[in-house]
Order: sequence, then structure tokens, then C-alpha cells
Amino acid sequence: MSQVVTVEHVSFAYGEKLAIDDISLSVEQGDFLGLIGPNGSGKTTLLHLMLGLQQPDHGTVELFGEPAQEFEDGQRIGYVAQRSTDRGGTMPITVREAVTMGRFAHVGHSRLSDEDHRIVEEALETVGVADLAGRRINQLSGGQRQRAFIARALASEADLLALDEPTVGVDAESRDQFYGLLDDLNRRGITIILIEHDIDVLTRHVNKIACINTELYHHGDTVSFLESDALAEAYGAAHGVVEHDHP
Ligand SMILES: Nc1ncnc2c1ncn2[C@@H]1O[C@H](COP(=O)(O)OP(=O)(O)OP(=O)(O)O)[C@@H](O)[C@H]1O
Repeated sequence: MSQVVTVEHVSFAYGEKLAIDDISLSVEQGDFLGLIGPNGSGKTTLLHLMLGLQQPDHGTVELFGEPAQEFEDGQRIGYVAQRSTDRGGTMPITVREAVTMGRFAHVGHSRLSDEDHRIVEEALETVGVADLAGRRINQLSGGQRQRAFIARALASEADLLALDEPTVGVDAESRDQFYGLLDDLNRRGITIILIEHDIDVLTRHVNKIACINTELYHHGDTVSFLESDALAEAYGAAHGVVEHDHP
């Protein structure tokens, strides 16, 4: 089984504040990995380190067998950043245009071929946004927009999807549909790393869990995670802030 991401003894601090402390883990091809931990426990930071978007202070990260900071094959990775359900930061382009941009990595600035257009249309169909293709991205609901982002990653033929709380602000039904779509993509062999706060939702979909709170508390299959004390330990640890449903 080939390794998609390999993290070895990685530490990272923002100034004096240690955010990631000596974490080692690997993501294998075909994994659907859930990243869980309290607020401020370092999930987004670890994801950025895994994708080569931030450089570790100590330790090494490899992406598809190459040092993450030197990794240039960007179209192999589809990254849906936190808060991308917000309308504000999104360019006023149509869904089809956004998904078509996913093909540019393959063809550079040359003209898209019929095959490229076919791949774009197939990606729109697969995630169920074909009927929204002419709509502007910033006029979609949060759930529709997330699916459009996934379509773009599919059009680029990404084999790793990384999603940071992709369904914040999305209603429960759309969220279930979205995670059903991720299950389908994972069954097709796409490796997925997902940050999601709702542990019930997370454990229904992923097959591996990394539970962190600055340090790694558990990395392994979902069943062994549920049988362990990792969650209580990570949420009880001093680093992060435990979430409450009510203030
Ligand atoms: N740019 C930054 N500068 C300084 N500190 C930061 C920065 N980004 C994050 N931090 C701090 O690093 C720690 C880890 O943050 P990170 O966003 O990785 O956590 P998280 O688990 O993703 O949080 P959440 O669940 O709230 O999104 C937090 O204490 C946070 O305040």
C-alpha cells in the first residue's frame, strides 16, 4: 500500500505557542482519515503541514513520496479550506468556469480539448451540480458550493482530497448528501483527509482517525479509536478548549 502523506516527528510553533508537538503519522492510498480534536488543538495547522502549505520547525513531511515543500504536482490534491462555505471570498465565476479551472493544471494555457470538456461535464454530473453549472459560485448555498469545489478537484483528477470542516453552515440533509458523495469518491480510490467536529458524523464515514491536541493521542482505525480513551484524554488535556453546545 503506497503512502500518500508521511509525517515524521513534526513540530510547529506560532512564535512561542507550540501548535504541533512531535507528531508522526501516515496516510495510505485509499484511506479516509478523520482528523479530530478540540478547538485550537492544531488540526488545521497539521493539515497545512501535511499539504506542504506550512513548513515544520522540526521533522519531515512527504507527499506522494516527495518532500512536501518541494511538491509541485498541485493538481493531485484538492483542498477545500475552512470557511469556504462563506460567500465573501469566492470569485464571481460560474460553477462550470470554476470546475474548468481544475483542468488548466493538465493543459497549461493551451486550449482545452473535447476530452477536457468531457471530464468537466462528468465531474459536474458526479457531484450533482450539472443543473447549477451556469450559476455563479457566490450565488450558491454553502452545500452547493462545497460540491462545486469537489467537482473542481475531480476535474483536476486529484487523488487526494483534503477538507477542513467542509459542512459548517450546511443543513443536516445536505451534509449527509455531501458525506455520501465523499464515501463514493473514497470507494473509487480517492484518498481523503477530513476535519469534522461532529464525532458521530465523522465516525460513520471515515475508516481511520487521528485524534490530536497539540500531541497525537490516537492514530488508527475507527473501531480501535472508539474503543480507546483517546477522545476523553485529548479533550481533557490542557492545550485546547473543550467545546460545549451551550455557552
Ligand atoms: N496564524 C496564527 N498565528 C498565531 N497562532 C495561531 C495561528 N493560527 C493558529 N494559531 C494557534 O495555533 C493553535 C492551533 O490552531 P489551529 O487552527 O491549527 O487549530 P484547530 O484545531 O484547527 O482549531 P479549530 O477547531 O478551532 O478550527 C491555536 O491555539 C491557534 O490559536
